[in-house]
Amino acid sequence: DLASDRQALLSLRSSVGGRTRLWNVTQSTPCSWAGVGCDQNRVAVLRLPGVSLTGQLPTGVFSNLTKLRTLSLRFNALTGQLPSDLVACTSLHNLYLQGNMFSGEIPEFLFSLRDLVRLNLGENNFTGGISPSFNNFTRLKTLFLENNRLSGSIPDLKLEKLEQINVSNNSLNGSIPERLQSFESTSFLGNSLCGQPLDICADTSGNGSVVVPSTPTGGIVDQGNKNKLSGGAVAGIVIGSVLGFFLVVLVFLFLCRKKSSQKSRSIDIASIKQHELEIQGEKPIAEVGSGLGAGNGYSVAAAAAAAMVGNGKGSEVNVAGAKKLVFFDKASKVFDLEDLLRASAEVLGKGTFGTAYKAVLEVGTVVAVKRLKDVTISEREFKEKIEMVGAMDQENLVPLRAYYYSPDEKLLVYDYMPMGSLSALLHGNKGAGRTPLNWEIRSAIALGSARGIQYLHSQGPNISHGNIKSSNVLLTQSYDARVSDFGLAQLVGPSSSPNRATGYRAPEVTDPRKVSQKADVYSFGVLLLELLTGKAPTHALLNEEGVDLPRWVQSIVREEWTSEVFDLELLRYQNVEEDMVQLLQLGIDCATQYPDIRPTMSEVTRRIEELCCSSLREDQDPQPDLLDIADDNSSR
Ligand SMILES: Nc1ncnc2c1ncn2[C@@H]1O[C@H](COP(=O)(O)OP(=O)(O)OP(=O)(O)O)[C@@H](O)[C@H]1O
Repeated sequence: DLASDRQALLSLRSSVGGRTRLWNVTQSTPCSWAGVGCDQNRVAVLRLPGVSLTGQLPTGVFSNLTKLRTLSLRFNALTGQLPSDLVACTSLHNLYLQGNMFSGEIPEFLFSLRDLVRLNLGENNFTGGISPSFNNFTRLKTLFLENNRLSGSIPDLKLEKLEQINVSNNSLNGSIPERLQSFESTSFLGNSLCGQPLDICADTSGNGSVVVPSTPTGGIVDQGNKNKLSGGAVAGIVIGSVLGFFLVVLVFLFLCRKKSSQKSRSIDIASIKQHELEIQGEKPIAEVGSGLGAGNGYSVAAAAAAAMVGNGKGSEVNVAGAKKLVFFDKASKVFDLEDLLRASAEVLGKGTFGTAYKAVLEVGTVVAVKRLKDVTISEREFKEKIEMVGAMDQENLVPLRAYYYSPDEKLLVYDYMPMGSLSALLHGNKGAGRTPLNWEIRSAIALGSARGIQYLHSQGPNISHGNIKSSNVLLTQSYDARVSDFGLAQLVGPSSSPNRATGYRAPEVTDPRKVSQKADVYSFGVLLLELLTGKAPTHALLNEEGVDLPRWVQSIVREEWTSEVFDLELLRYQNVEEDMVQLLQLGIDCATQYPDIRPTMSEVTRRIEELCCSSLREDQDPQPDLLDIADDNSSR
């Protein structure tokens, strides 16, 4: 019953410690303790992420918490093996233990928790193999085992509901089971694995290495049988396979040529121009967010060709023939201009500097392409400046992979960020089905973007971003923040002054092209306030009151109603209110009127790092479990 649940929580606290403010036990019912959630008068949820729990989880605690559905102890410093009485938690749906120092093999008793839907054991020190018993988890949707020391091969997992898997950065070997081949390569990197979606499996035991194309049944050539084949048979097979392979390639190339020449002939330039005109009147793309669906598809070639034809010069063939895509990093040169021009594309939105497209290349690579407008500087100057942008290399910046320059067309190729912009995430899709943005995600985004800007500033005292705003903070699949659009203001001429950043622009910036690092700090401060309040700096309510976001926040804080300013979605995390208030104060400090008293970006980063959470440690990428909450909600 609840009394024994309470007792169990208290003994958990006394054995693994944690912050002293963990639970004010004068409240007799544990249901109101931070991180504890009840259902039908039993503890059903226990979430203690990043509260410095240390030592081994004791046995005898979980045998009492029999109604637990969600257990999240991620990003603590827990060690040793998992307690065996966890088996008593037969209702467990979500188990998040990532970012600790658990060790030993993944215990066999875990596999009796057959209701598990989300399991995250990533970033620990687990050893041993991945047991075939994972197949017991028939309801499993998420399986994260990355950054451990797991070895051996991946068993043939028949988890029909599986939506996410990550076993990257372990010591696994062998081929990737067929059923898992549809997942992205990032799920498997950092091991000695082969087969789709990674490189095909190679057999290196013969004379020299022979590459064996992966067959529909998958897997590596059976070592045992192969040794019994005679030299002649092996030679025959090799020659046969090589000839066959070339034949297939020839037929494929022939078909591709035919198809692409048909495709480029069928471009309907008029409809593209029409489409471009239509999107000109569109609302800020930030609000559209990921809602850009199918149906907008047309090719980048078409767009480029439209520009060329419109100018009465050249043709698509000319574009491809005369110039090349210039890559900054040779290793990332996995496609060329022709591939890009053939890609199917959809409009992501129009910004200050041009239109952004999502382009899906025929090989499946997805990139974001920006067509710059109003570039008035010379080619030499453009190249000099763009080389500087391309050389910026930091994990919190959206990497610029390549560019294309011709008198009529300037294209920039970036990594595509699948989760869209922070702006879309905060302000788009407010209805049902929206994923709540919890504190962990928001604070990680704050830190990530601060680090990106700090890196830019570290490149020189005169280097600044100039256009910090939530639509220029993009998110990776795992909601890591990446700052985009840096260095572009210098590329375009005076004709297109980025005037759209209303609400983010520091008061001293009267000419929008005259930016400074302190002005970036101001914009970043506004972004922090936006992140915490959930209000866009251009919010109608604020405009009605005739104030900007920093002044609105300040007025509320002065009245000591601080908790009123926070986004409602954040208020369910009451145990972190202190941290939230501190981040709010940092936002206010950054967005102060006088540039001289604003902190520097490195100070800002340091303050966010100090502020909270072991989950934000320098050496650990946060892995927010968004689904943690989504799943709870859906099961109520
Ligand atoms: N690399 C990318 N990956 C995914 N989406 C992107 C990428 N770059 C841009 N976008 C999307 O395209 C939209 C338009 O981007 P763009 O940068 O052209 O304009 P903006 O950010 O709205 O304004 P500004 O040009 O002033 O920065 C953005 O809202 C963003 O969501």
